[in-house]
Amino acid sequence: MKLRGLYAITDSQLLAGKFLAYVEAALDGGVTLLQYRDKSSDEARRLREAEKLRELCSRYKTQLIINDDAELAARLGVGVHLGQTDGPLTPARALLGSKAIIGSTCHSQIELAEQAAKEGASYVAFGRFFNSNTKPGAPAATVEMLAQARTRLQLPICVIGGITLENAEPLVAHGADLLAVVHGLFGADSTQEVTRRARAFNALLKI
Ligand SMILES: Cc1ncc(COP(=O)(O)OP(=O)(O)O)c(N)n1
Ligand SMILES: Cc1nc(C(=O)O)sc1CCOP(=O)(O)O
Ligand SMILES: [Mg+2]
Repeated sequence: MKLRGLYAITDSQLLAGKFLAYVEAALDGGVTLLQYRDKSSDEARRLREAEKLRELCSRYKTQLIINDDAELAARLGVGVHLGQTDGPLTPARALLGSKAIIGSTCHSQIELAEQAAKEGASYVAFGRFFNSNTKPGAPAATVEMLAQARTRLQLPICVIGGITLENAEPLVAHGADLLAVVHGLFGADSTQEVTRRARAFNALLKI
């Protein structure tokens, strides 16, 4: 089955004090992939939180992805997202097995995506498309590059960086399959609003 839909990404600061409630609200609205992204070095907390997310994801039939850490993903039996400095894809694929979802950050470089495809990535991620509160310094990408990537790549294409309900539509029109969102989903005042946003992102993708 082709990966398509909302790709919700957690942020430990933004979700402090409401982590599981907001994640569950998003899952309730419909999430294709949920990424656990915690940039701290507190391994015990990361394991604990990732285990809770795995339980929640299994209830909602959503696939869990761990950011950066292939060993933690292997321990939990879930997928991983690797950036260009997070370790090579080929050993991660060997570690996680042929069925695991493995994503690769390709910034705005189609050549990196073609290489990732050869090395066994399940999807490739391009960004950032807009100003991002979560990662302001990420290199920029354009919709023209996205359209070109769509003609050259068979793999599902994920887009990321400052995506909101107001600006996502051109990305879908230019070939995005997965909308990866932190603030535009979780930067909401209530769980009800998170659920509403999740449904609305999926509607943009006709899911
Ligand atoms: C879906 C998705 N796309 C891109 C990234 C960014 O990965 P990376 O460049 O490794 O940066 P960090 O997220 O690790 O700071 C991502 N996490 N997810
Ligand atoms: C984690 C991450 N990676 C990016 C990239 O461009 O590679 S942008 C980004 C942050 C995404 O959060 P928000 O939806 O709040 O902008
Ligand atoms: Mg990374």
